[in-house]
Amino acid sequence: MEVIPPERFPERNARAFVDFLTYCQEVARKKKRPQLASVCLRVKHIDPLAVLESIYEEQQLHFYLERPQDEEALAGAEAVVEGRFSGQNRFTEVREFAADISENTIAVGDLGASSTGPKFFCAFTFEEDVSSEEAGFHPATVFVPRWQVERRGGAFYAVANTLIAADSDLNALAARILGAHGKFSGFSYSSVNTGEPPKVMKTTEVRSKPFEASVVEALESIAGEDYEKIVLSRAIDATADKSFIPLETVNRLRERFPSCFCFSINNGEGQSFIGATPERLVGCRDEILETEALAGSAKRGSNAREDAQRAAELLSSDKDLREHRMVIESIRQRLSDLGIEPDIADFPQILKLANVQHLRTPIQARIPEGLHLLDVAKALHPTPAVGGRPRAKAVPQIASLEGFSRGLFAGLVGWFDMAGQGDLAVGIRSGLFSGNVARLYAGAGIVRGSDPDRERAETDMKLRALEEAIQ
Ligand SMILES: C=C(O[C@H]1C=CC=C(C(=O)O)[C@@H]1O)C(=O)O
Repeated sequence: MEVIPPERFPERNARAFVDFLTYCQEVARKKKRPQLASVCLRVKHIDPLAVLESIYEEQQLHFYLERPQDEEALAGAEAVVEGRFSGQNRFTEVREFAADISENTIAVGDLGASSTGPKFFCAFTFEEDVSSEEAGFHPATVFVPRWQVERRGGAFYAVANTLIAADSDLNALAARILGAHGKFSGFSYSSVNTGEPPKVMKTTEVRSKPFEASVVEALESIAGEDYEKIVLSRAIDATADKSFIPLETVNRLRERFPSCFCFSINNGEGQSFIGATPERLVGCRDEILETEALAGSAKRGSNAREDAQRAAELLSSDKDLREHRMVIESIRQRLSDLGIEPDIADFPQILKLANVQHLRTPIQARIPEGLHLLDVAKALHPTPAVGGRPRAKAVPQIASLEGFSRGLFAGLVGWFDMAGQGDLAVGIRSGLFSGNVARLYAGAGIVRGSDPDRERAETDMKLRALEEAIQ
């Protein structure tokens, strides 16, 4: 990406934008291909989720991700460039697609702070090959939005992206960029009342056999040493009396789960995948890579003593610690295969969410030169926190034990910028919304010593948070 220094375009008026676009057009002519022109301007306080809600159109791709406790949020919609990929090379193909766009991007504006400017939004389904009819999404989706708003701590930005070809009408495009920035710098949120919230009329479990029977079958395979761990999930279809409003559900989730990555991605055909996940597969900032092992769960207590007691039991539960260590070992091995020796905390911590507490071990490393966030994602996905161990033995058994396609559940949702910084969250505690049907998912890790009833109770507890947020 070429960044134009602000002193070359000190003004923010139509004339300056036309000059910038004229430069982009000259480059487009020279290189004989369109250039992505990106204008990033600092704006006043803005809430990316509320902006998205205000201008939401179900026939447009959109993306939103926020971890409220970090005071970082971003949203964008309408693809300027987009790619869809499938198969085992999907991560590499997304990386190559993005590298090609980055080489043909010219950005201007308030780009001083780390990670401001145009971004790629992306989502990867759990399975590398799944039909988009079944999953709602392709195995890999990546796009750069036409507009993007962003919060980074106390600063807020609006980014307008447009493609400039040799014959583009620059005056019209400059007016459009100016208009978009004018709109975001004094944004007026829609005040349309969405009326009574939808009411869930029925819920149906989506599976071919009872969850407990699948757990028993998995325990037999574990006893027979076919594999050590497998994560099995449930899906339930909640049908309402009218269409769900997924972005309102996301808002409820972000209020309740401020330490989670809250997200929404719309496929441009009226289906949205949303959720609030505590798990980050990989984040990259300033050459530091962050990942984590998250596995092992317990209920929250109803008072401080009971809560602490449950945390203490979780920290000394042989079954949960084994389940957790398998995730650490797998991540360590896969990072080491990439030439990365990570710093892994000696002991798991307790991560407390509103409805559940988990064992969590933070993992950090310096990212070697030339290695992209997507290379790390390709190596790590799926970790045994959502797949199994050994991966090659356990993961192929998941589909038949669960009886449905996971789609984006336990897949990845996130963003990366043109310098390779970004975040990919694991799409758990989530649901796929299509009109008045919401398919909600929750899973649990099965190892030797797992009890089918307790695993069901764990998935019930995880599902309840979503069921409460949808209506
Ligand atoms: C697969 C899920 O959770 C994973 C992440 C944290 C704890 C887990 C567990 O204790 O089983 C799971 O491995 C889910 O919530 O759907």
